[in-house]
Amino acid sequence: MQFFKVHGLGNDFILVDLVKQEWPGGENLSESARRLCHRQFGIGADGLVLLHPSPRADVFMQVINSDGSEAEMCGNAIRCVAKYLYERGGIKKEVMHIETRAGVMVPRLVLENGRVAAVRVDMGIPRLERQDIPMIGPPGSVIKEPLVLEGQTFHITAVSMGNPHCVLFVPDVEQVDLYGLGPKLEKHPLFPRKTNVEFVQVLNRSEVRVRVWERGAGPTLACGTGACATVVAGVLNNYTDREVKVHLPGGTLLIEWKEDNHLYMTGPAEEIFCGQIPCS
Ligand SMILES: N[C@@H](CCC[C@H](N)C(=O)O)C(=O)O
Repeated sequence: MQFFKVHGLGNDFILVDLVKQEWPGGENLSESARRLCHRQFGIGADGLVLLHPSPRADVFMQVINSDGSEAEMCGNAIRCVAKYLYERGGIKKEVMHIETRAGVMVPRLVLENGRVAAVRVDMGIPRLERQDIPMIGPPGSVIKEPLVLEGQTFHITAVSMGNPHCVLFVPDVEQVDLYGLGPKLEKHPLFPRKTNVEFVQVLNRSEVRVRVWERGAGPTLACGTGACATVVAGVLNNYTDREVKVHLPGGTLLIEWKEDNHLYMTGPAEEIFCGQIPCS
């Protein structure tokens, strides 16, 4: 089975095109994702991305985290998929439609001399109702809400970009105990489907620095849906404007929350190598 190793700002994926080839039987997808994404015993990646035929879009993108859980959406992966479809998948369109578990997203390629220099994705609209995150509690949105963890009070803003995000503003992201707090917030009982966690330092109204603990993958170098959720939370808390450069450990994404309520994410996508997975 052929695969491509791809990344968006260091958030890396194993991409398998199941429009062109069949997934071998036997092991279930969750087990395969855990095995293939393992950093020592596998190819190594934050997630497995499978492309399937779609009746309503150019392709259906399925995202499985490195722990085997399935995610509704992935911002960095969708840019990589758009680049792959244009360069290798035979879809020579500047604007594509990619179906995800969170709905159909619309990437637009930024082409320079026929090559994909960047991808700008219409990431759809954020959802803020607590039940849509999903998060336990009374109806309404969750903006700067106190959350007590091991005797310490944090203030969280919850945003769904199809997948759940818990955003916390901090004075200095470098001082955050990411490995201690990240997994505890990810699995906090308030979030029945767990959550991605973003620690955000506001540099000014148009620039923020973010460290991410991803649901099902742990610390990653970047998170596209997380960058979108960060800007929504920044606007709702009146810390940022609607157009923000989000600096992540792996690089920078430009996020725009437009008046039509849609979020647009612009960033790079890279192919690292391709290879064969033996089908045994
Ligand atoms: N890195 C991604 C998000 C991947 C899914 C996430 N771990 C989840 O379970 O929701 C991104 O770039 O958006």
